[in-house]
Amino acid sequence: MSESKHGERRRAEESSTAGTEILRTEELTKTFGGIVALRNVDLSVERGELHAVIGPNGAGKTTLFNTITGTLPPSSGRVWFDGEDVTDLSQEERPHRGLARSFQSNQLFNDLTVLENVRIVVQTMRSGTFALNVLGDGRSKYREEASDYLERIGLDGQHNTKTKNLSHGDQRRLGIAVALATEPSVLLLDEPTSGMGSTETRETADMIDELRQELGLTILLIEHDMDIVLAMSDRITVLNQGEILATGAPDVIRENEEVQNAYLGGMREEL
Ligand SMILES: Nc1ncnc2c1ncn2[C@@H]1O[C@H](COP(=O)(O)OP(=O)(O)OP(=O)(O)O)[C@@H](O)[C@H]1O
Repeated sequence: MSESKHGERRRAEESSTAGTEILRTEELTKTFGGIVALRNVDLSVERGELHAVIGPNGAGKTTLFNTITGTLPPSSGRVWFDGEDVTDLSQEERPHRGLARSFQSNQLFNDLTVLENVRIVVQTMRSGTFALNVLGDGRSKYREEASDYLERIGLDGQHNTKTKNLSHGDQRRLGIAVALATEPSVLLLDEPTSGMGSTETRETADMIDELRQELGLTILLIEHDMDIVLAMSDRITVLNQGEILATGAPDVIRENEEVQNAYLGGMREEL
């Protein structure tokens, strides 16, 4: 399986600095009118770790992702990525720095094939800007690279399928492949297994684990399935009402009384 030079270099740098902080939020706050969705959130993500963000509905998980990726500006506070303050960078610029999130289905070209969706992003990233002629200019080197990403996420049999005809689960996987095509150092995954049955959930979790190991990725994950979170994570941050309640290894989080109290009912039992 081929890899771009850019990707090889980035990953070589990462393996030599594993364990150091790559992403940090500093007193990150986001309000919507009177609602405080995030309050002074200090999150620290280490290079190479799989760091899960959990919390009850409305805890602020998606808002945290949106402010880290630049989808929403924070009301106050900073976002640091790889030693640089990226708070004021646009969401289009952040993937060029190595910070990406999986694409949602409404961000994919639904009338184009699976391969073309990935190829367009490969080509756009390698050439610097998105140009309309990218749509019709599928040079083979870009198609080959796109094909590698599809193989990694198990969609290699679907190159010529129109995206709108993919199953829900395969669209989510394609969203991950498109994000991988930006060659991220840090990949944010917002509920990658939502809407999947138990077998597909397990397969997706295994695939994420493999990607992480093979590509040396750092992953920040929002996931409601507690079995997956406890099995996969190096560390877990628990958000509750916009604030960090605890951060720690799965065993520590499982035993934390405050965390258990925040998860009323079924979630409490799952923990
Ligand atoms: N665009 C918005 N406008 C107004 N309020 C918002 C907006 N986005 C989020 N909120 C509010 O901010 C709070 C945090 O929401 P957020 O979606 O970040 O939580 P979450 O932990 O991702 O929840 P869930 O698990 O249900 O997806 C909630 O009270 C939500 O209603």
